[in-house]
Amino acid sequence: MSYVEEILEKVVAANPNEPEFHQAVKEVLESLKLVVDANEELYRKNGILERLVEPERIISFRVPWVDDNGNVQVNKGYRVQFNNAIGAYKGGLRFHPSVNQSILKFLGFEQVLKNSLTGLPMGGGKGGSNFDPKGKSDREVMAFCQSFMNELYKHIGKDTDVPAGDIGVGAREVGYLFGQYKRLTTLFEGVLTGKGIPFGGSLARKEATGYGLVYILDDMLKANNKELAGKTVIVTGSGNVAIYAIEKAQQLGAKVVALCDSNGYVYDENGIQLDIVKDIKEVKRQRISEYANRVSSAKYTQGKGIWNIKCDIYLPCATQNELDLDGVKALVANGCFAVAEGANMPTTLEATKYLQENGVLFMPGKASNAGGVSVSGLEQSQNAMRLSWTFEEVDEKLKGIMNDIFTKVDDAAKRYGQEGNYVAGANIAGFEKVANAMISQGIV
Ligand SMILES: NC(=O)C1=CN([C@@H]2O[C@H](COP(=O)(O)OP(=O)(O)OC[C@H]3O[C@@H](n4cnc5c(N)ncnc54)[C@H](O)[C@@H]3O)[C@@H](O)[C@H]2O)C=CC1
Ligand SMILES: O=C(O)CCC(=O)C(=O)O
Repeated sequence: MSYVEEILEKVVAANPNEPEFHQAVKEVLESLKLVVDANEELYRKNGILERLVEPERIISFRVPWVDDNGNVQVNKGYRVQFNNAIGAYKGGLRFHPSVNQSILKFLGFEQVLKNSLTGLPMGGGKGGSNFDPKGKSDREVMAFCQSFMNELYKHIGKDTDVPAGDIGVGAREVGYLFGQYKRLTTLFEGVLTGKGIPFGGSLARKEATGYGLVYILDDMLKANNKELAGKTVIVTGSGNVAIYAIEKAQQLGAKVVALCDSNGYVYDENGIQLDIVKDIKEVKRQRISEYANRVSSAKYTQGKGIWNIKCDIYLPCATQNELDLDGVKALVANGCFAVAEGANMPTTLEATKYLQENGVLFMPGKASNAGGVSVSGLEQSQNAMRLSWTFEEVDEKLKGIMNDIFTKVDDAAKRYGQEGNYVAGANIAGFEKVANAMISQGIV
């Protein structure tokens, strides 16, 4: 049995009931096979794969809070500190009812390799809670965030672990978390990223994941003699990543015709009006069905099936495993030629394989959504220097980082005879740096 097969078996046996974690590890390890085989003795001697798939630490805790009716509510809270070989743990917090250890381990594992690709000194971690901010008052969200931080503050710090946002955690939540951290520790430091601009947040962090996705999409298209301008695009989700992916795609001349939330999807043949989406989602926190009430050319459909709309480019920006085999079959049948993941692991393993086998250009999330954590890294730099760069400066650096990621991913795939396989390229390039750092630091 090969080293990779051996570890895959062990991961499944040692981590029962963690299907998302198994999936993420399988995707990575299978595409690392060529690299691992070529360096097997060194990696085995250093236990690299065994250590890569085991989080350094998982903190799990109770989060009690009081709702607006005076009732005590209790949620589960977690922080998975996965790997700090190349820098302090870094990665978002997710507040969503589906959150469990499997999901946070898959996200933390992906984050290690993603952060490596950015070229910035960041290790990987992830955290969150099964708390659902949807439908909660601002006071309830604040009470929850303060209680969450009452435990989390013991484990984080600007040089140890720096959380940020993810699903259900945006500027409002990061603000409440930061306020409580400061109150508990008396430290005003860059312990969280995605902060509000008046208290150490970076300009362009809000836009970074979506913009970065479109920058690397553009690189991938150009490298394959295609262009974004004039193309029809579907973006899934309607949260932070989706909104700013739509904004940049529209700026670069694409027509975005559909987006969704977990209840259903909206199709607007005239092109999505982003100012209306922003008002619905960022200001009023309503469902996306509201868009069809406000725009007469739009049609809302309850449930799944957004992939049945004809498009050239599909950008899944909602959540894990949202795009399955049925979805990609519909996309391919309708002539879609590129998919770039804004979300983390939105495409199932079978669906990814189908896209690649059918010649669809495919950029995996750990490369294509790395813009968010990259600007988080830049926020840390600005906080450390106690200064703020302009929007244009940060955006320019973001673009440079995404261009570099594309080059690294493309080169790594070519080095191992996998030209055009950006899944392999991203996994190899991300892994090599982390593995080398782990070897240099000894068995820790
Ligand atoms: N915010 C960030 O900077 C980054 C986020 N990501 C990933 O991007 C994805 C989206 O995150 P955000 O936009 O930040 O979250 P968000 O909370 O702002 O938005 C999430 C969106 O996805 C939709 N959604 C959730 N579950 C869904 C489902 N089952 N079907 C359809 N739609 C669904 C929600 O309705 C919402 O519109 C996640 O996978 C996250 O891990 C990745 C890198 C950075
Ligand atoms: O900005 C960050 O630190 C984390 C972003 C994130 O959670 C992700 O890349 O999935």
